[in-house]
Amino acid sequence: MNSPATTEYARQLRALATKIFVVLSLGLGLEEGRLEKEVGGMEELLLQLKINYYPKCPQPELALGVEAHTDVSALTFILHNMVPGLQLFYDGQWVTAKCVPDSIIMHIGDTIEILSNGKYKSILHRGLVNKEKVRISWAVFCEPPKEKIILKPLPETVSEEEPPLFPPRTFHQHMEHKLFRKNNDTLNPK
Ligand SMILES: O=C(O)CCC(=O)C(=O)O
Ligand SMILES: [Fe+2]
Repeated sequence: MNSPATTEYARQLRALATKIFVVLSLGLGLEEGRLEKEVGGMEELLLQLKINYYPKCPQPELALGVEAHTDVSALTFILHNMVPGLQLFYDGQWVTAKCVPDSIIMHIGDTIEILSNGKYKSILHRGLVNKEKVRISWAVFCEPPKEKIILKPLPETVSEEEPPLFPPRTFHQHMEHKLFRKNNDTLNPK
């Protein structure tokens, strides 16, 4: 879909993602353009929209909405219809995200977790159905090019005390690895 509204939304999200990459780079003690460069540059960043529709359900505890997962993306932006349902696994328990008017939710995805050697966490989350109301969420996944870059911890995030936590992989390999729940050996064939 390429209506003027979606094109404008994509433009605004790209601008926001650019700023977030700056902040996250500085947070790692890197130059401000570094993470943007390491995810392959803004021109190559693919924005994928997924619409989640959660029908209302009298017994939410018996239903599966979106099962617990982490996003493979670099960043994910989420808008929703102000019905609670997004939960994050934080401090050993599921916490329901507050619905804050005029705000956008942003997740850090696996891509940034790998590049930062786990200093930024790709949070485990899930989507629950609601007892009384239909819930809709619009998730935009900002993804690096599938084959063009190798995802691995940046040298500056690695030290003797903090060895690399993730073997190198392309984004495509990372998606396959998650999809088929392969072990790390398949990412690093000897
Ligand atoms: O519905 C939500 O708020 C989250 C959905 C989600 O995590 C996803 O689509 O990856
Ligand atoms: Fe997600």
